[in-house]
Order: sequence, then structure tokens, then C-alpha cells
Amino acid sequence: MAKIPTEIPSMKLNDGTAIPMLGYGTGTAWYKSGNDGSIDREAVEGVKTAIKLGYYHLDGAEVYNTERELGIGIKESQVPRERLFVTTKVMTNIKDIPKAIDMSLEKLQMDYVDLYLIHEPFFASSDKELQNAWAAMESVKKSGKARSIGVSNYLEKHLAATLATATIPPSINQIEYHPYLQHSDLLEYQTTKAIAASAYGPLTAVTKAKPGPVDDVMAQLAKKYYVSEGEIALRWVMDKGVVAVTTSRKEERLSDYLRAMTFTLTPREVKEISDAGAEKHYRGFWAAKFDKNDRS
Ligand SMILES: NC(=O)C1=CN([C@@H]2O[C@H](COP(=O)(O)OP(=O)(O)OC[C@H]3O[C@@H](n4cnc5c(N)ncnc54)[C@H](O)[C@@H]3O)[C@@H](O)[C@H]2O)C=CC1
Ligand SMILES: O=CCc1c[nH]c2ccccc12
Repeated sequence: MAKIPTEIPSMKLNDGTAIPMLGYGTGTAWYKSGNDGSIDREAVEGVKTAIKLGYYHLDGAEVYNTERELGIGIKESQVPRERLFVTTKVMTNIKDIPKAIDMSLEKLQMDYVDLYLIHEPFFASSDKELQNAWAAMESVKKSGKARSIGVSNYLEKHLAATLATATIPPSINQIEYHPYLQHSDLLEYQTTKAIAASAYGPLTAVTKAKPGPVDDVMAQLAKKYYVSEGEIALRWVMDKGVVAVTTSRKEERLSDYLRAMTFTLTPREVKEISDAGAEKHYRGFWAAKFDKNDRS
């Protein structure tokens, strides 16, 4: 008998739209270094598997070279477009955002995305360039090609420069976020500006960054809740009020991650993980672009 997919709750963004708290990424699992137009059927099947399991929030990007696979997977899943939450990001064509969104929509075979993000702020050498790019994002939202618009990998200074001239504030900032990269000041700033956060690399503390100071508390909590340390890691992110974007090529893992929706950590457990995590710093992505001492 087919399993009924686990329902993933959503969170409201500052523009009134709702984003599912757990997402499936097509960047790290399926990233292709080249874009010769060929279709990676394994990636298509990966997307279909995720949707079948109940992942309705799907994260893509121009630079992953997987937008076509994401679009085909969505079509073949036969789940109505409006039931899904689809994100893509602009980076390669940042100088021409109207063209970039049209190219992404063509590859995705859809007429709008739920969320369109500027992938990183490092393209800009001045506040003006950040502001011009944001003005173009606002036009994309006004055109209806993106329901919500946001940014990724922005620090407080990038957000502040953007907000200085924005007529529509970013709805979300997608950042690397896990117990070893907690961005406490950045998240506090975002709260004051009603900008939500989503986490990529949410499993980092229990995968790439092991061993470390959270290991014991993760193991104890995994035992208590009859789940894996990965599910505790995902739960911690969501209990901090942050949307988690994870992934896997393996159906079993994707299915297991959904156990993170079946319990919540107590505030004390959340704090235990946060306190232990604060003892170590680890950044897995974009390390060369960020200042080595910047933990915000
Ligand atoms: N905006 C940005 O700059 C970035 C966005 N992303 C997005 O976020 C998504 C998820 O990012 P990830 O870092 O992959 O997330 P993640 O931290 O959830 O890691 C997922 C990876 O961990 C592996 N894993 C899970 N359990 C494991 C275990 N017990 N032992 C060893 N490995 C295990 C999975 O197989 C998968 O490869 C990407 O696919 C992409 O869509 C990712 C990086 C940067
Ligand atoms: O989005 C971040 C991670 C990632 C995976 N593939 C690529 C290619 C180019 C830039 C970033 C990434």
C-alpha cells in the first residue's frame, strides 16, 4: 500500500506567502558542472521521489544546471504545480535579471516560481550594484514571475544596503546554518526587519563537521526520540524558526528525514545544542568568499 506522505508545515513570509519548513535541494545532490542540454534522468527520478515522499518545497538554481530536471520531475510527478513551492536562484545572469528569470522559467517549464533568490552578494562591488539588482528583483515580483523574492548568503551589510532603497523587502535570506554556524547577530537583525531565514547545509554538524562538541547531545537526543542525529539536526534548525533545505540521492534517507516532522525539541534541548555548537566554527560553502573571521 502506498504510504501517505508526511505533511510538512509552512511558515508565513513577510509578503503573506507560505513556505514549507522543509525543502529538497537539487544543488548538492544533482549539481552538473556543464550544461550541454542533456537530461540527467537520475536527477529527474530523484525529484519525483522527493515529491512522492511529501517534499513540496523544491530548491533549485541557475548554476546547478538542474532546472530542466527539476521541471521534468515536477511534470512527471503529476502533482499540480500550485501545490508545490519552487525556488530558483540567479547568479550567472545577475547583470540581466529579467532575462535570467525567463531562462529559468523556460527550463523549469513553468510560468512562475514561488521564490526567486539572488544566489550570493559577491557579484557586487558597491552598494549601488546590490541595489540595482534588487530593483530588478522587485520588477520580477511585480511581473508575477516570482511570488516572493529574496536573497542568499547575504550578511547584515548586504541586507542593509539592499533595504536602503528597497520598495519591497527581501522575504528570506538562504544561508548556511547549523550548530557550528549560528549567525546569531545576523538572525537577530533579520528578525527586526521581518526577513525570514532558510538553512542550507542543515546536516553539517552531524556529517561533514564531525567530530565536534555537539556529538554527545545529538546522540542522546537521537536515542530519546528514536530518530537519527540527522533528524535531530533538522529539528534543531526548524525549532530555531529557520526553514531547512536538505537533500539526498537516497530515497531511504529522504524518507527518514521526514521523521523530523514527528516531534519537537524542548527549548532546553534546543539551547543545549546551540550552546555546544557555539564552541566550534565550521563553514562548508563559499569559504573563500567570506572573511575567515566572519561568523555572522
Ligand atoms: N544558497 C546556497 O549558496 C546553497 C544552497 N544549497 C541548497 O541546499 C541544499 C542542501 O544542501 P546540503 O549541504 O546538501 O544539505 P545537508 O546538510 O542537509 O546535507 C545533505 C547531504 O548529507 C548527506 N547525508 C545525510 N545523512 C548522512 C549521514 N548520516 N552520513 C553522511 N552523509 C549524510 C546526504 O546524502 C546529502 O548528500 C542543496 O541541494 C541546495 O539546493 C546548498 C549549498 C549552498
Ligand atoms: O548553492 C550552493 C552550492 C552549489 C552547488 N553547486 C554549485 C555551483 C556553483 C555555485 C554554487 C554551487
